[in-house]
Amino acid sequence: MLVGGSPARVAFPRVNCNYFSRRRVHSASTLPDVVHISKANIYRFGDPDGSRAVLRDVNWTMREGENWAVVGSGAGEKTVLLETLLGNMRVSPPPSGGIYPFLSSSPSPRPLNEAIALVSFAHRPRASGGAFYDYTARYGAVREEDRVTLRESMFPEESGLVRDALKSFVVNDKTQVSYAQEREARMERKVHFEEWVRKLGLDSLLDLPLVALSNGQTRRARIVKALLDKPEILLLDEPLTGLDVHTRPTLLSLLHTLHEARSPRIIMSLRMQDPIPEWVSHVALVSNGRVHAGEKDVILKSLAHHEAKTKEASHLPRTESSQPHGQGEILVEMRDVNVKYHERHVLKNINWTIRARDRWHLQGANGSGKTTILSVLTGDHPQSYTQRAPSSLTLFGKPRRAHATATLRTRIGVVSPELYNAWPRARSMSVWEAVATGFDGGFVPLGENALGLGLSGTLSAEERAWRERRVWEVLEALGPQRWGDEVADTAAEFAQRIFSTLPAGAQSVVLLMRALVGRPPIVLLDEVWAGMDEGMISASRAYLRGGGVGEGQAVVVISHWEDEVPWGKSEGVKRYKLEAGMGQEA
Ligand SMILES: Nc1ncnc2c1ncn2[C@@H]1O[C@H](COP(=O)(O)OP(=O)(O)OP(=O)(O)O)[C@@H](O)[C@H]1O
Repeated sequence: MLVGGSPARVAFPRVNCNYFSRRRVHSASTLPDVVHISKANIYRFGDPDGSRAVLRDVNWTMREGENWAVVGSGAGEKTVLLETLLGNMRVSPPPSGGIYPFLSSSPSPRPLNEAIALVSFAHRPRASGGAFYDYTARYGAVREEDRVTLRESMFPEESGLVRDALKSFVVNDKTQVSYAQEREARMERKVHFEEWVRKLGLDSLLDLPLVALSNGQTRRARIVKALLDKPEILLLDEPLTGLDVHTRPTLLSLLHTLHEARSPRIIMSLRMQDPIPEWVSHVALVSNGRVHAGEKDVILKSLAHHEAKTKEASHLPRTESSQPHGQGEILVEMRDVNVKYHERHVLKNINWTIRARDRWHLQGANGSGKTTILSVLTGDHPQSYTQRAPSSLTLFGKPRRAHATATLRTRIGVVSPELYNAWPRARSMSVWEAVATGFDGGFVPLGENALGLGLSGTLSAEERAWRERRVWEVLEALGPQRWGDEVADTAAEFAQRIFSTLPAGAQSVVLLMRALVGRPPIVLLDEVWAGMDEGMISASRAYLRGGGVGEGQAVVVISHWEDEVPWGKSEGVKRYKLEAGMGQEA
């Protein structure tokens, strides 16, 4: 589970380099602790139930020179610990020297919000309130407000606006000195910037608009941006999520190098299923409201029992209904499909046929075109309409332009980071309503009991009864009582919860329910497990394998981890691999 296992899970080598070599490196024993929390409970600020601790009896000391990872199965609990380190939670009793003893002994202490930075790789909702953020805008012409390039976003002070503001400066000796210092600091930033973007494979993307970057590219860019601000501690929440196999060791090696030079110190959180890099010496394991902190080997030993349980859950017996056999009808046929943005040729002559009953694992490095190919398949991409002979795109037996997008949404169930982030988080939308939008593929509850209106605008009594039954089925099969919690909502209680108030993992499960509820002919599962904890993942895997997708449905799973695909090769999973815009069955 934690180290080794699949071929992708490797131990990462130790590397030594001297970033920011001007910093003095003291002997660890003479330095104050980096983090110190002693016998404290952690509470949310403003929680109406102020007596309820989110984490209890936390005892955690991180000494200078130690390399820590925060590990846990629930995205929520790990994030609580990182939020505590950011100063966003109440620590009771507060540590006498502050959470960061090393900061208070610094000759020029910086405010906490400058000294500590967090980059979260977990999902990031972009929709505000009830509005739906249109993620498909990225595929069309880039809007004026989205034109900021990756380079400009890194150095906003060099944009025209800031330069003009500088003209009004009254120049005196003091400002000349600070201007020289500023220039030196800026040059130093540039040197590091160039090195980091090269190492993380971002150098060829610097002049692209930010919105054009893929998920993995965006995540790497956010780390570079955070490093440029030179925090004392950089907290990384799930940095391996969504990163391709080749980038993971490079990123981890860079983080190790920076941490060794304390510039900045790195504390990262990892999911249970992520490999723990070899150079991590200590682990804070967050589980069931407790933090078990100590040397890596000791903590990992205590996890052995837990690991056995996880393996058991993820190696569920095959069921007849999960094994596709025979060739189904053709649902999607791509012949020499191309997607281009000016001179950037993102998909090149793609040939791919998806049939009913198929189970596909779509693979490819960050930026290889996976999201783009899916947006062509769902008809969201404007270039899905413009394939001209010899190129063609046929969906459900007809050319793309013969389908209304609304019809395609009823026939393709989607889970993706884009959808998660764009999902409208209206205060009033219940879990039931969110799930039921899946029948018509919309984003707003419609019709009696929110069961939708169907394509004709009304539902027959029979259709309504089937829809109602299906909502209950997915709520029962994927709901909290299947997640292994001792005290969990029943399906009926969960149905009434307000979607926007659920923790991230539970929201992901609800969006999975939404994708499956209408039993669409095609199901697309892009980073489906993101944010879910182990109980949720095993419930979802069990459901998918045990009839949650029927024989006639086709499924495409997009993941950088082979073992995240719910089916194995022996169960007929095929691989379609994208490489530099070209695709082939692997
Ligand atoms: N509007 C655009 N203009 C130029 N290039 C674009 C545009 N939109 C996307 N791209 C480029 O298309 C490529 C494919 O992006 P896509 O999001 O499909 O990758 P991906 O395989 O899904 O990556 P990830 O694993 O990181 O999610 C990327 O290199 C991206 O920079």
